[in-house]
Amino acid sequence: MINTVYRLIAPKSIRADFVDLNIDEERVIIRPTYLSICAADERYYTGSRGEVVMKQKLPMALIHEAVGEVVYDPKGEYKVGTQVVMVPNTPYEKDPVIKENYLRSSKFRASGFDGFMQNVVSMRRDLIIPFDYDPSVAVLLELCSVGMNAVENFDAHANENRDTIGIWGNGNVGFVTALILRKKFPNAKLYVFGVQEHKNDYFSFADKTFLVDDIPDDLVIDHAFECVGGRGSEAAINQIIDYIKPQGTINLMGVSEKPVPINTRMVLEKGLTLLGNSRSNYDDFKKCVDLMSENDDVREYLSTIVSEMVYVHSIDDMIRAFEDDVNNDFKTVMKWEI
Ligand SMILES: NC(=O)C1=CN([C@@H]2O[C@H](COP(=O)(O)OP(=O)(O)OC[C@H]3O[C@@H](n4cnc5c(N)ncnc54)[C@H](OP(=O)(O)O)[C@@H]3O)[C@@H](O)[C@H]2O)C=CC1
Ligand SMILES: O=C(CO)[C@H](O)[C@H](O)COP(=O)(O)O
Ligand SMILES: [Zn+2]
Repeated sequence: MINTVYRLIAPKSIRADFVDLNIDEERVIIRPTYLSICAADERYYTGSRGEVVMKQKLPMALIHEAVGEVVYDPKGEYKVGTQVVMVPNTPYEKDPVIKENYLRSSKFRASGFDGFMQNVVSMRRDLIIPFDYDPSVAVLLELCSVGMNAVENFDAHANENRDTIGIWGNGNVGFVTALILRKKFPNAKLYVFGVQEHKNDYFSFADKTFLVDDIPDDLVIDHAFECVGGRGSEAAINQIIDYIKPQGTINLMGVSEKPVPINTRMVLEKGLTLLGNSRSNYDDFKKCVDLMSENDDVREYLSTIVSEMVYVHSIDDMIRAFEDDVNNDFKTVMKWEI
């Protein structure tokens, strides 16, 4: 069977490629229904990864956040039409200690190989999870899963002072991370720090929000999550170092193209722990599938961060989604009707 894969071939340029579809007993064929754009996709789309990386990775189909419907299961385990979320991290070995999303042998969709911008996707059976709620919200499961990966890492490493947790970055990653913290640590005070007031207003479940240039001098936090990335990382991490209590953890989530200069003198003096967090595995997805299933309010809150839904019938529609996304406060979702 021939499949159509929509690949980025150069910044802002997408081409339809016709390729053979991989079909065997261990794979299930999924038709994507909703796809959402991540900052990582936007960096490839705009070419901000730089020429060397672009040359290494392109042509490549973007998008690692997607849900879809089963169109063919050679084993008959899944009925046609079953709604599933697709896990983009693709492991090739098991390690007794290291999580799949950190194994150097794992491949990640829309970073190491084709993402979900395809007519149908041939998915390994062990990388799909069924769900039964609104797919236009379920499309945020990957975003939720990276928050889950980070919050569980925090839980495993942070000291027992957990009264006050600061979240720097009032965008998508900050939102889902704060929401998961709310559910897992209902008694902790959650403080969100951002640059624009109107984005802080979305965090109605947090205890307080602050603008980064108006933080009270006497404020202290036990632990912090950095959900900023890019050029804002430096200011955010150094501000966290100023406000965090000794021996707290700084949970890093933002991706930066350039090395970030940080105040290591105070990291040493305060005995801080910096924890790196990237991507997620099957278990993180499963926990989020269940979290959304069991908590109507989680789905309700997540629905508020879909800034725009673009109906996609052509490559021009895809381009419009990526162009609009740059100016959207939160997520841009594509309803995949091509
Ligand atoms: N670790 C992982 O697995 C993942 C990492 N990421 C990365 O996380 C980062 C954030 O992604 P996402 O949330 O989608 O991006 P957003 O742009 O939605 O969020 C970043 C937010 O940080 C705000 N901000 C900017 N400077 C500061 C500052 N100094 N202090 C506090 N807040 C600040 C921005 O405000 P404003 O909009 O007003 O500029 C924005 O609201 C990106 O680098 C992304 O690639 C994404 C997914 C997974
Ligand atoms: O968004 C992410 C996970 O959801 C990661 O930030 C993304 O995987 C980084 O990929 P790349 O190295 O290709 O920028
Ligand atoms: Zn992402």
